[in-house]
Amino acid sequence: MITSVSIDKREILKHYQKIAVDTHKGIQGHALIIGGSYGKIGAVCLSSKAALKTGCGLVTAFVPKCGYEIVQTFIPEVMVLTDVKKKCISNINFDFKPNAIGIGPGIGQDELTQKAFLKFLKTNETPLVIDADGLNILSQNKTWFLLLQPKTILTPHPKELERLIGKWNSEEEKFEKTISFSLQYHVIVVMKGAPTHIIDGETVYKNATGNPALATAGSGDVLTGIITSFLAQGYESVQAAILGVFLHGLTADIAVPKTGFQSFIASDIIENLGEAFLSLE
Ligand SMILES: NC(=O)C1=CN([C@@H]2O[C@H](COP(=O)(O)OP(=O)(O)OC[C@H]3O[C@@H](n4cnc5c(N)ncnc54)[C@H](OP(=O)(O)O)[C@@H]3O)[C@@H](O)[C@H]2O)[C@@H](O)CC1
Ligand SMILES: Nc1ncnc2c1ncn2[C@@H]1O[C@H](COP(=O)(O)OP(=O)(O)O)[C@@H](O)[C@H]1O
Ligand SMILES: [Mg+2]
Repeated sequence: MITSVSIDKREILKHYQKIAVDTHKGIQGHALIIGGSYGKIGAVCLSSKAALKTGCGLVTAFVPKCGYEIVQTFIPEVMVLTDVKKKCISNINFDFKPNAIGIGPGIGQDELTQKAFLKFLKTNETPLVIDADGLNILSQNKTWFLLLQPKTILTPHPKELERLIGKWNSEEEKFEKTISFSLQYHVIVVMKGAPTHIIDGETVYKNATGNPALATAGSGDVLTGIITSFLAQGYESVQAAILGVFLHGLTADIAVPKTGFQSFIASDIIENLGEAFLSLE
């Protein structure tokens, strides 16, 4: 039986964790963001910065070599690891244990990257968010769905969702297909849109925040960083997704009276996270 839940402030406050006075960066979670390719390193910059700006203690970005100076310069607080290849990721290799991983923003679909992604999925046991080209690679290799750990979070926009589950003929059918997909592979699907819905098996959460200002490049990349950050901080997968989607939308609601719809860009989501958090206190 399908359960529908509205995500509003009251629902958020049921699970929202305040920061402990004696916390330190070592226990605030270490997020790893894997992505980027030549011309799309910005996606990782945005994800990584968003992860730090949502309370994660440490953030490492894994990018192709061409991304090294870009990420270091854009956000010096983020640590950077690089692939052996210059323009795309070919072998995902890191020597620490992150608390959560976000993979896909700007990663591209090069054959080498697809192979690296498969190798990663075969061994990964860390809580995971998959977005953007990570989803597109999965859609091209549907047998890999079976490699996903339970509670993996997928964050498709409508086109990425269609590539994952196939076309639908009505809104009702879109939900039926997404729920079946979530049940079959035990994954959480963040169906991005206006509004965004989060599907966790037969439970459908409908978000109440956000507006068309979010229809701007990199807005989803920021969301990936935020959700990965909450996963790294120890939130249950579905709670990380819900809190992430709610705060992401709230930043746009807070900012629009100052920016208007048109001048709002993905970096403004990150800029307004502080006010969004304060509104929960
Ligand atoms: N600065 C950077 O480095 C940035 C890097 N980025 C990276 O680029 C990579 C490609 O990602 P992408 O999403 O741009 O391409 P893609 O998957 O082909 O989807 C585009 C098509 O999908 C559709 N569509 C989308 N939204 C929809 C909606 N709400 N409602 C309905 N339809 C919707 C729409 O299709 P149409 O309607 O035109 O048929 C549109 O043409 C990815 O790795 C990403 O991380 C970007 O994040 C940008 C900033
Ligand atoms: N009209 C809208 N109203 C509310 N939210 C929107 C609207 N358009 C886009 N969004 C949100 O913006 C984000 C766009 O994500 P995505 O398409 O992946 O962007 P990108 O790949 O450029 O980072 C999603 O969270 C989506 O819900
Ligand atoms: Mg996207």
